Amino acid sequence: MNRETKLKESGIPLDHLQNEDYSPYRFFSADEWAKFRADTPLTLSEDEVRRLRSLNDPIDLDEVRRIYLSLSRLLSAHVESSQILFEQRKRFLNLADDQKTPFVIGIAGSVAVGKSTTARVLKELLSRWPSSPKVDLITTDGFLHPNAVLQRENLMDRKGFPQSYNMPALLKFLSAIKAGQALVPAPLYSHLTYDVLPDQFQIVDRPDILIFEGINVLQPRDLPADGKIVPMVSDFFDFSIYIDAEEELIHNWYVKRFMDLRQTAFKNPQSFFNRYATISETSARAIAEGLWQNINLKNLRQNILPTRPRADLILQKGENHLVEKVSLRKL
Ligand SMILES: Nc1ncnc2c1ncn2[C@@H]1O[C@H](COP(=O)(O)OP(=O)(O)OP(=O)(O)O)[C@@H](O)[C@H]1O
Ligand SMILES: CC(C)(CO)[C@@H](O)C(=O)NCCC(=O)O
Repeated sequence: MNRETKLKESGIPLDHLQNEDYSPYRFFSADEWAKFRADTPLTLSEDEVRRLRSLNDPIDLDEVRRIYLSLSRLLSAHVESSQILFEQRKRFLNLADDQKTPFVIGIAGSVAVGKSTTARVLKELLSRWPSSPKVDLITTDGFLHPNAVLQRENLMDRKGFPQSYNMPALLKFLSAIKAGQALVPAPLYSHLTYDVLPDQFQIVDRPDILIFEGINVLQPRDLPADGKIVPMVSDFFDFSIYIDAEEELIHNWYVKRFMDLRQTAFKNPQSFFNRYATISETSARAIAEGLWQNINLKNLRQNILPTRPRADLILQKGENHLVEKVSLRKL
């Protein structure tokens, strides 16, 4: 009898994410998770609240206190242990001066699930810990092929799929970061022009932490046919987070964001979506539905959700983006 049949017959659920006894994860309700910050004097100062508000993110401050403070405390414990390990290795190897490399956190999840928002909040919270004053944030959007290339390759309706990224450039960037290099350029993407910004870069200069956010960060890659030795993105991560929610919720958030952008960014004549600012609401909604169904939902099912079990931590969101469950990998 094979293992799967045995498991079925024993009544053990095959979905390992659901049963703690057979899962590599521990599960916490939002309230249980919130308690993990209770024994530290971890509150938000007026100044921090102001800084978080100035990010213009809709995130609720109670939610920051409830979920993201505990998370930043856990991450900071990981950062501190890796710094101690680094010092011990330096002594072990008898090195006088070794280059400390950034602690890299990967954030994965669907389009519109809230990766950028979470990443910005974590950047603010993590930079207040003494061990990590300098936190940089990079999104994988900058590593998309330019529209000219996507058009030539007939990939415009596959933006965000694995083949739409310049993987060699992305891996070269992460290798340079993890090699401890100074002044590493990361290409930039504009959601306004819907394209990579030619010759514009964000320079990453040896931060304590690099947050690397994008739909594709936990994806494995095909083994090269020519036997070349190649890493995959997550090889460079010290910790990874997957932001999760029911398809239908993410769908609603995507369409809502699109409809909200019609009142703001799309009105800019430079916006790639400018034409959708003036069409009727019904037609605009149909466009958003089409983009979701034909591109982003397909990508979620085929290429993003299957990477969820690779994350160290999964944040499960419900209505209004409120986190309902936290799954943390057992060490
Ligand atoms: N914690 C939150 N509370 C309330 N609204 C949120 C929260 N997080 C994200 N949102 C809203 O949900 C939408 C998607 O969020 P965001 O742009 O951060 O997603 P994303 O995963 O980075 O998307 P993309 O991959 O398209 O860049 C936005 O309209 C954002 O304002
Ligand atoms: C740039 C990505 C792939 C990821 O952020 C996404 O925002 C996107 O543009 N998806 C393609 C379909 C769409 O326009 O929603």
